[in-house]
Amino acid sequence: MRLLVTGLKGQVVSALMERAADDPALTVLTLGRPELDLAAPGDLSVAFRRLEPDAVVSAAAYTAVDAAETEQDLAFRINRDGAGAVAAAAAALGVPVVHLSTDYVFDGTKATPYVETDPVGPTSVYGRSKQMGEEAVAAAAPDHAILRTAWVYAAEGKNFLRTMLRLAATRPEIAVVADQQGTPTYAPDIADAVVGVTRNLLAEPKNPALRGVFHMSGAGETTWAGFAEAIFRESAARGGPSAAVRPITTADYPTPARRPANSRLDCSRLRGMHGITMPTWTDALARCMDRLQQQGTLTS
Ligand SMILES: NC(=O)C1=CN([C@@H]2O[C@H](COP(=O)(O)OP(=O)(O)OC[C@H]3O[C@@H](n4cnc5c(N)ncnc54)[C@H](OP(=O)(O)O)[C@@H]3O)[C@@H](O)[C@H]2O)C=CC1
Ligand SMILES: Cc1cn([C@H]2C[C@H](O)[C@@H](COP(=O)(O)OP(=O)(O)O[C@H]3O[C@@H](C)C(=O)[C@@H](O)[C@H]3O)O2)c(=O)[nH]c1=O
Ligand SMILES: [Mg+2]
Repeated sequence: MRLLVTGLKGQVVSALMERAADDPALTVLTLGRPELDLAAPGDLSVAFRRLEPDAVVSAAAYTAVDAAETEQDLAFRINRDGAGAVAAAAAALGVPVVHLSTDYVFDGTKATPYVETDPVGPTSVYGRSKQMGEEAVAAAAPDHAILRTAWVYAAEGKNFLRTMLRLAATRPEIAVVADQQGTPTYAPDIADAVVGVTRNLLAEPKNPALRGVFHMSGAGETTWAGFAEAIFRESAARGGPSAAVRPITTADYPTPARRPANSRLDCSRLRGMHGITMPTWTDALARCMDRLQQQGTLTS
């Protein structure tokens, strides 16, 4: 299977490239800046056709949640218009598109995990731009799966886990919000799920049950403070940096963007339709920390 993936260095595109290196049946072709700039995409079908993909994975996005509040125009161009252009090019080639979206499309006021049919109501520019991206993808390409994931991290890249380990190197205590609930998702697990979903789409080109929106986050749930505590527990167990976590409220940690208090995603539809069960976030965290230790990059 030949997958055309947007982006070059992102967490998900990197995990897909690594997955392809281990899997002779999978080839990942990446397309990113400067050849593909989602801020000014134009018609992408010529560039896409040259790579002869079986499917397109739309993994590139503007992901700087706070910066988006002041770079609204850029966030919308990339996450709405860019995503729509990628989906339109996939449709022009007659191949399915698997598009990544986010828990931040919800307002977080629901008391239980979100299902796909719950109304969206983003509270941030990033969330709104991603919600409009979902709409643009669905309008441009009937043959699509939109996978909403959450709290993505990996051993490399810009993410909360790496931020915590960096801060712990110089601080004995870190204040972290304890009133935002959700589930961390490990990029290599996203790569596995994306490959599984894409194979299913190609195997059953006409099956509507495999298409539409799916929630795809790690199993279980925690808070950002709970995630930080687990990171430091796993790090300390491997001789890495750790710090005490002081639980605080969202009001104690003012940020430009408002984040949902409840980011939990119910992933039953992905399991029921695609037969894919995401690993628990605690298991995934242990695998990520093992990797950091093996790389020798977990130094205190
Ligand atoms: N990170 C997270 O916590 C979450 C992410 N998601 C979604 O999952 C998807 C993957 O996220 P993730 O891998 O973490 O993203 P990253 O933030 O790690 O990487 C962003 C990727 O987008 C690319 N990109 C950004 N701007 C442009 C542009 N103008 N033109 C072309 N490419 C561009 C980057 O390019 P380059 O390689 O050149 O740097 C990079 O490859 C995104 O759709 C995101 O919205 C959903 C929930 C949580
Ligand atoms: C660094 C830090 C953050 N926080 C809080 C701020 C915020 O509420 C929460 C997470 O902060 P971050 O800025 O790392 O995460 P954030 O940028 O909000 O992460 C989001 O990224 C986008 C792309 C998504 O799609 C979401 O699913 C989600 O992963 O932790 C603290 O309380 N203390 C700290 O020291
Ligand atoms: Mg291969």
